[in-house]
Amino acid sequence: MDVAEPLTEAGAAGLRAVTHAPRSTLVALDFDGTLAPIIDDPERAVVHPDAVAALAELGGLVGTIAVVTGRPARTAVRLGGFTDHAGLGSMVVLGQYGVERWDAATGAFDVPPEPAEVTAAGEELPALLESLGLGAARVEHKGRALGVHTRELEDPQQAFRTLLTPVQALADRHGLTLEPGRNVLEIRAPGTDKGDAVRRLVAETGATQVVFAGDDLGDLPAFEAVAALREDGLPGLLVASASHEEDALSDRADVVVDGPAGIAAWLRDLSARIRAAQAG
Ligand SMILES: O=P(O)(O)OC[C@H]1O[C@H](O[C@H]2O[C@H](CO)[C@@H](O)[C@H](O)[C@H]2O)[C@H](O)[C@@H](O)[C@@H]1O
Repeated sequence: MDVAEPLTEAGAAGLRAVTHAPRSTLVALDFDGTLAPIIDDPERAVVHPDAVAALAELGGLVGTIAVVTGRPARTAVRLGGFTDHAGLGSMVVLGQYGVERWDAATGAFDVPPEPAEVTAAGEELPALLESLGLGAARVEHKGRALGVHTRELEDPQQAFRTLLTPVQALADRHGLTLEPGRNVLEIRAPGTDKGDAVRRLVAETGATQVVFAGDDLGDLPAFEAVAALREDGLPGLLVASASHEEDALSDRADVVVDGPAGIAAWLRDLSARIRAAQAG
């Protein structure tokens, strides 16, 4: 597979900074659609096998590998298979848009309790779905959030459109945020997004350059955060995992690759470039 060169000068500068100083680089990635191929059943969406190996190789070269996801941290770690990889010994997983955390170094999870508003919205959700003739929609209970999935319904796009206004109203009634994604409407507790999560990681790790890879609308705040950091002088590189379902990130990305397989190839290429720079 050919590996894409950065399309922008800012991206090329970001890549040069990464290869020049890998040990002070933060590489942060989204989970679903970026590391894990999109499938019907969210419970079975495991990371692309090439991507785990590529992450582990890169983890031995850069300062920090982080996954920043809408998934609960425990789910991402389980589906990701991130334990037991030598190169991922200092990996961080930030779940639920940055509220939850897992550190590979300690194996510890930090998971705040489920907000009462999410519990209350979850109790109303089945009756709402039934009233719309969409009782068959899959509901993912994530603790701080509820995902209403339409992918497995007969007409996923139509069901998504039907749900949008009533689910937004449900979220509003409970002071929650609606986060639309790929055939999913997520009702979640407000207060943080992936942009906040990336900025926190940069500050915490002292990264002198940052890479972020994503595929969906929930990744836009992280793209915006990296763009803002670049304006402040911190080099960055934005990678879009493109799909026929969502292309909101492609126009803003420095590198566009074809789904999780493309991400895996790009991560391997990044490791090769770092090794080449180290060799002289
Ligand atoms: O932030 P992410 O890691 O991208 O998580 C976003 C949502 O991803 C999951 O849903 C998506 O992937 C499923 C499995 O491939 C797919 O069936 C679904 O249609 C996609 O929207 C996850 O289930 C959600 O909880 C995440 O918020």
